[in-house]
Amino acid sequence: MSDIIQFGLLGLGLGAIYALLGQGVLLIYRGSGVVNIAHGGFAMIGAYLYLQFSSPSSFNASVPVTAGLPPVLAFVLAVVVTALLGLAVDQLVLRRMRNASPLTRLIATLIVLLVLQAGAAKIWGYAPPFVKPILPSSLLKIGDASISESYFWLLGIGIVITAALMIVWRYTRIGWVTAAVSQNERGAAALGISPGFVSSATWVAGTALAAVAGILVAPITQVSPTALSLLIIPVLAALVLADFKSFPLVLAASLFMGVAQTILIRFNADFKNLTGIAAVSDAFPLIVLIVVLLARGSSLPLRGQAGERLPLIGNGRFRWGIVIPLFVVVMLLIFLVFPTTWLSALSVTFVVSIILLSLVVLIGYTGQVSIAQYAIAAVGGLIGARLTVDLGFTFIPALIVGTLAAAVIGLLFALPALRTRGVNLAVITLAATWAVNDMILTNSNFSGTSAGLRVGQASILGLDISGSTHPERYAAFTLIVLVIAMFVVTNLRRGRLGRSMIAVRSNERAASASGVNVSRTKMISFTISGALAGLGGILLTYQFTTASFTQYDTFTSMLAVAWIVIGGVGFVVGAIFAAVGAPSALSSLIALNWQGFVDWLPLIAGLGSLGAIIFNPHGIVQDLSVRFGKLEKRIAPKLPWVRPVKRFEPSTEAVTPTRVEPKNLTVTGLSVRYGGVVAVDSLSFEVRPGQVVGLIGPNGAGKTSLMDAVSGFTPYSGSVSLGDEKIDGWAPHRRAGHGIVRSFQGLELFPEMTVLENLQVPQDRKIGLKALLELVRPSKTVLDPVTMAAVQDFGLAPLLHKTPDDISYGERRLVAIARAVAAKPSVLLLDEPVAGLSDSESAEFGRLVRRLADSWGMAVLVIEHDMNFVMSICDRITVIDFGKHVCDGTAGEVRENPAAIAAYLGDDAEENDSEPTGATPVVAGKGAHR
Ligand SMILES: Nc1ncnc2c1ncn2[C@@H]1O[C@H](COP(=O)(O)OP(=O)(O)OP(=O)(O)O)[C@@H](O)[C@H]1O
Repeated sequence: MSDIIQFGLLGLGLGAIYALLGQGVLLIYRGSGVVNIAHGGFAMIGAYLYLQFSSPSSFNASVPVTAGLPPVLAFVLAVVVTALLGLAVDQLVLRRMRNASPLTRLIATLIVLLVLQAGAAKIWGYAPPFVKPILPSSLLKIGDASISESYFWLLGIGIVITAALMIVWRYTRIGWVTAAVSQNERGAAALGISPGFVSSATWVAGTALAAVAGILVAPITQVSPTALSLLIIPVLAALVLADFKSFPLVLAASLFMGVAQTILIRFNADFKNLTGIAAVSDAFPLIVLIVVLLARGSSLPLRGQAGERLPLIGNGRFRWGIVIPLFVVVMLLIFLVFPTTWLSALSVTFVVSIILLSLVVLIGYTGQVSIAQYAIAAVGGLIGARLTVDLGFTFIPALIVGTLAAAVIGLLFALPALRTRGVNLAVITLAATWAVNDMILTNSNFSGTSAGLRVGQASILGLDISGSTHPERYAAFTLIVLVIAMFVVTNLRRGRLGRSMIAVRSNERAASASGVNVSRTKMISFTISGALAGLGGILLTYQFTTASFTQYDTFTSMLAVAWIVIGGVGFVVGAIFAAVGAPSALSSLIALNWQGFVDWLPLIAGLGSLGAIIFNPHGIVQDLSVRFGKLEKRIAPKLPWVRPVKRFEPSTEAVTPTRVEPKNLTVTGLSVRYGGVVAVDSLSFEVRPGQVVGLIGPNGAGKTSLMDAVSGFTPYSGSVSLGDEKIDGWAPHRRAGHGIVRSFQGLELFPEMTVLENLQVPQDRKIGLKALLELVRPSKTVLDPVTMAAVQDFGLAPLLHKTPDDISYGERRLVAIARAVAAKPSVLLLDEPVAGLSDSESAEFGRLVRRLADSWGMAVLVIEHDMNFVMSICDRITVIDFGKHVCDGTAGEVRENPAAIAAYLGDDAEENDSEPTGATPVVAGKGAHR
């Protein structure tokens, strides 16, 4: 028992360290919106600087700065220099990336961490120096337990700093100003507050706090370039537990994390004896993150959360005309020219490219940021190796089983992604990588002694292809596998699976409304990506006769994400560019030829990566592909073996709109509540096939909430039926599949896809065997008759190969409706379809909506503030206010209704009477089943 008390007390000290770091991360997050993964790196720099300034000059004679200063002066100087470094990172890196996606900014901090580590290693080396305790550290006896006084000092300092931050936050101008910026940057800017200044101030204060933490904990944790960096994982778990909300909550959550983790450390050895799994305490942050984020998360983002832009993606064309000649040339070089060292580096480059292709699928295509792909690759490799060592599997069976096992592990990683996304998902996968590394990969029970596992020589049908004996054969084999993997990933991009993935990445709500099963799509993406990572992991494992699993540490996993983002995470070729920088890959050849350069390499690579991500957040390949595209246009026609790309051209023969399956929409006693707000209060109505019903009411009346409920985006009470079927509890994509489809106020087109691809998404929603076959044999583009009729009816043929950014606002509105129509809805829900259009455009739009009801037989429910539009096209109109039914009737009846006039129409009704606009009034009830 006394040892548990002792571990618990030690945990308070560890928790205080987490709190000191966590408060800095929270400050920076509030002031700049950036989750600073590099925070532990700043703590490390602070500790080194303190040692540099305070220790005798023997500490590091190569650094020409004052040494041997009094401790207090050294402390202040170290904190100030670290804070200036923080300011520089804000000014030179993050300020320039204001418009980049949060993911790209997160990765920028990752690269900053790598630069700080590389810089520290260059200046101070890797050997941890002796650090004299700063805080009093005599042993105190508490009951049977004895514990160093320094832990209580740390706790006290943690509490004092938290209290100070709270006071500044609540009672000073700088606190209010930061709070204002953190809640609404634009609003704060409009009030004359400079978000740039606030961001810099919080970076200075946050990194100063990191330095304080680093200096205080250095005697406990040791100092080395990598020592403090990974503390960010439990710190982020504490911040997530505290919901990034307040300084006292962060303190409480940090203390909880520290105590729980330290008590778990007490049981590490027992657990290892029992299960073989080591360092179970390192899984604690992961468990906290999973439990908290899954409990809090939602399967679809809320209104207003969607729509963040990620790095650009390529068009997925596999250029045979380039790949085949290049393949032949590289094969000739492999067998005839390259020396062994080159061949080995080449094999690693090809294999790492395959692992990085898994990130192209996951981050590039699907927008799911996973830092765990290297860990999955390693586990795949380890499974293959154990199959060989324990069960005598030869290379190819081990390759197949290991790849499948990694696919399953990939699928497991999809589970958190079903309920959380973005930076949160990145943090979960980071914690998972750390846990997998400490518990399994570096655990000799599984991965063998330091000598590694002996897997023997890789061979295919008796032909020895081992990298140890025949490096040229192994390089050729890995090249063939890489080309196949690239072919599959490009096909994926162009096929229906890829379109669903890109739809999910670009806007989960809109994807779901188009009938895409978001959860299933994510699971498929994680599975394919796991398989690719596992395939790469096994190829690395079997390159030589002995495999070691130490090279997959958490930093390499982070680095892999950084490389691919710099290479171009949306591009298949980006994976190859990125792989060149991996350890033992082609860049390592530099080490052989320029020894003097090697020490500088990590730092130069880190700074180069920072430059690359600042100046092109879409990756090096994006820029190259634009240039290459222009060159290709000029040269390709002159090359006899390059066939011109055939673009899809829609049929010019008139397609008559097929009438959709007629189904009534019946809403009964529907209510929507957000906490205490009743947005929709027991509404009932019906929309029949061929009928256009308008839903009007003042701002905040509950119209969009009603549409969210009917389309499955918001929980509600009451009931919704489609035809004879009750659809309550159905997810949006299932409702869409059964014929109830909506458009959005903000259009929510998929910007990375062409208009054609946008229209294909709803018709792709059935993903079966055909979708998998497309991975090896892409199918031709076809538009089903309904989509084709929409293209003709809406005049979209000239726009099909343009992206939404390249067409006018009015055209985008047409595409949004056409995309909804392409899902063949029996019931179409339109949310403010003519907002922002001119009178003549909305009149034209009105005629089109009317055609959808009259000629296509759809039941249309339309929300709109433009009364000319509503009055001219609707068969019936329902007026609501404060979520309650006010009245309903035909346009004429509603116009005259005093309750409608009082609630919403006001003078507009009279204006509408006296001043008809360009809209062509359609006889209400035409074609309606009333
Ligand atoms: N996610 C939410 N959480 C809390 N309250 C919400 C949420 N979404 C909407 N509300 C509130 O519910 C009420 C109805 O909002 P809703 O957006 O449905 O109205 P609306 O009629 O569509 O308005 P508008 O015409 O401006 O689009 C408003 O008071 C709004 O503030």
